[in-house]
Amino acid sequence: MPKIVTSFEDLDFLGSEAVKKKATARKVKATPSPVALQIRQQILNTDNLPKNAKTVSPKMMDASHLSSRQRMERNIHRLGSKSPRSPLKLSILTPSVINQTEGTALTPSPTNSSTTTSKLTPLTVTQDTIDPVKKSNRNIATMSEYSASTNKKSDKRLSITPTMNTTRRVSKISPINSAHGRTPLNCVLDSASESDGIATRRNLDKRSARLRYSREFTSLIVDCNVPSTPKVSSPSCKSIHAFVRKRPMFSHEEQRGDFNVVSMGDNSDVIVYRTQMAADMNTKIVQPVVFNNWTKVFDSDVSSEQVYQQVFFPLVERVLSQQSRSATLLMFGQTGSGKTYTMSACQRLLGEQLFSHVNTALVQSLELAGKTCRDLLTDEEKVSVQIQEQLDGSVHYVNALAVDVGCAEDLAFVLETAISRRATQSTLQNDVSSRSHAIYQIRLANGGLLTLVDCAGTERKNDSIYHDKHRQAESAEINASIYALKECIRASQKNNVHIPFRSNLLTRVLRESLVSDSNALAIIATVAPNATDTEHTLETLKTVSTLIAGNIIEGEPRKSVEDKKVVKSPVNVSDDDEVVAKGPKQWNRTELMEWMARKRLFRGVIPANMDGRSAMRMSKLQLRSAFYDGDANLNRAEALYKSLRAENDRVLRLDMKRRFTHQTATAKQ
Ligand SMILES: Nc1ncnc2c1ncn2[C@@H]1O[C@H](COP(=O)(O)OP(=O)(O)OP(=O)(O)O)[C@@H](O)[C@H]1O
Repeated sequence: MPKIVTSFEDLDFLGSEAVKKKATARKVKATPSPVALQIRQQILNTDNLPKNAKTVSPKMMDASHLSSRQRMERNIHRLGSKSPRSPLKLSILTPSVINQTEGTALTPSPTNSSTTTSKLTPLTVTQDTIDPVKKSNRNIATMSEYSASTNKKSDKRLSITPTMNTTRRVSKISPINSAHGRTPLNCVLDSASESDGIATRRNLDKRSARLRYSREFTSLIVDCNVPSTPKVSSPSCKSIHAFVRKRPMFSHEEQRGDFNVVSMGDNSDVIVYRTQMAADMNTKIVQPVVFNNWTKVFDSDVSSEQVYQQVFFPLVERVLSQQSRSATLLMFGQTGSGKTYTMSACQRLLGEQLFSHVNTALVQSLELAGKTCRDLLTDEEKVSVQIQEQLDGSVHYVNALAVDVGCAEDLAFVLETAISRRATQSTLQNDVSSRSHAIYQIRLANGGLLTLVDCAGTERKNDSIYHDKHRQAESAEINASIYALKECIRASQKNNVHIPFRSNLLTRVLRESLVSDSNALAIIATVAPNATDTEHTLETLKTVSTLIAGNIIEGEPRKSVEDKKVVKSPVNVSDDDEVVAKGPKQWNRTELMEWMARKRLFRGVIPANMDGRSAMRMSKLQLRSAFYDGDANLNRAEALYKSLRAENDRVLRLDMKRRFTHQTATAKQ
């Protein structure tokens, strides 16, 4: 809360409170600071000041609502840009304005949650058709019961949207977690030095370097030799069908300079171009990494319908014709790579396929977050679902609702409701990232089981360093469950006697789908195309590759050569020295006058004995009396004082750079 000034006496807090305190401690008379005096002067000169006007320092207003990290970033900006602090301006704010300003800063942006309404047909399901499913003693709701309760609750949800939004679909746009709000430290410092006309070599992190040298990297990618890989058929992955889907590049990614590093090769290979800087922070390196043995790969222009047709359609057909007892579709990939996007489309298309063959199905949906399992088909948040493994290998969910659906629209409605209840969070990669695993199970009257798993987005350690403790623990849980899933799939593929299903909630729930001999499992690895996500993409593909015993072949790295030429070319140090290595301290009187006129700092004749060195030695007050006739305003003298030092620093940095280049060139020769 910014402090509000109501009288001139209160003005002391703006500048002289600290001085006063210090002075009292030392028992000397306190004098108001120049800033406070300046503001008092401005107020006295203000004609239109309303009687009870509240005044507040904009500096304090600006900083009051910022978090410590935001303040730090702001200071880094100031430091990096080397710009003088903007002079303190007086603003007159009424309390309502102050409240409004605070409100804007603190109010979270509204979420874009959409609410689905659907016209539902009451279902006519005969007892016989669902009997085999009902045998397992579940809480079964007919579709009309469910839709009635959900509609009532959705209406309620609509009317209390703000509460639901803040508790369930959290999409805070915090500058720390938002990819667009956060500015990498190295970038700031680097661009600052460039604005001074100096291209200094600094340690850039991988992502910043990729954005900065995107053009160089892209041309290297074009010239890269990709190793050819023969298609291998792996006998070990008997029933896993692995696919890769690449999402398109977003316009905001292109705008920030990101570029495509994922391409789909012949033989259903995926090529990821790993781009990095060499240790000298100058040479650019591109290395192609090829992943093979995929069932099929989908480029960014392939539609979700085509993906469904080639991935899940044949598996569902097998279950419908009872060739397989169960079919599982697992979406796996980094956060923001398109898992939920693909899953939603698959769910929609599944209904159409399913209900052209059957009349009824039982739907259950669970959310696994950490160590808790929640039913996504009910609104009751606190009821946790117990998982019970039956002797016959099936899994029973205590406290979970099963909804009996009879047409594609109903299935879509139930699944959409479940998706909308899933907990989401704003992460660095995705503004509405799913922080839980969502499981959708559809049991058919013929005993078949269809399972769709939308895994929580994986995050690498670097992405989560800005999360709070809770979010870091959440990310660790997600990674642990994915590891457990991987281990179980691997063990079941090898026909191991012991499969560690009990190690994690996710594997306990999926036990029935994974253990079944006639289960067909399809995994879609979703990847983002952009260079800044290269490590995520490699990690996703490696993880799935180990399950299908795919090969990972690293190609020859290709290095940039143009920068080496620059280093090898002879540098004429002495010539350049003459031109630029002359700072203010070496200027004679004429040079000082010319520079000041060019910078519009002073036009006129300066004292006869004045040169650059003597000007550099002068304080602001001395400069004021020497150049500006003791002008009451110190601003011009201050500007001259700072400009002289900035010029001196600039020349010093240029000089250092020249020496470094010269030394490197001499060493190479
Ligand atoms: N193939 C695609 N075509 C067009 N847009 C896509 C595609 N894949 C993903 N998107 C868009 O990318 C954004 C992120 O996708 P989505 O929410 O599905 O990611 P996710 O992998 O589920 O993330 P998380 O794991 O964090 O939930 C969405 O806005 C989605 O519309």
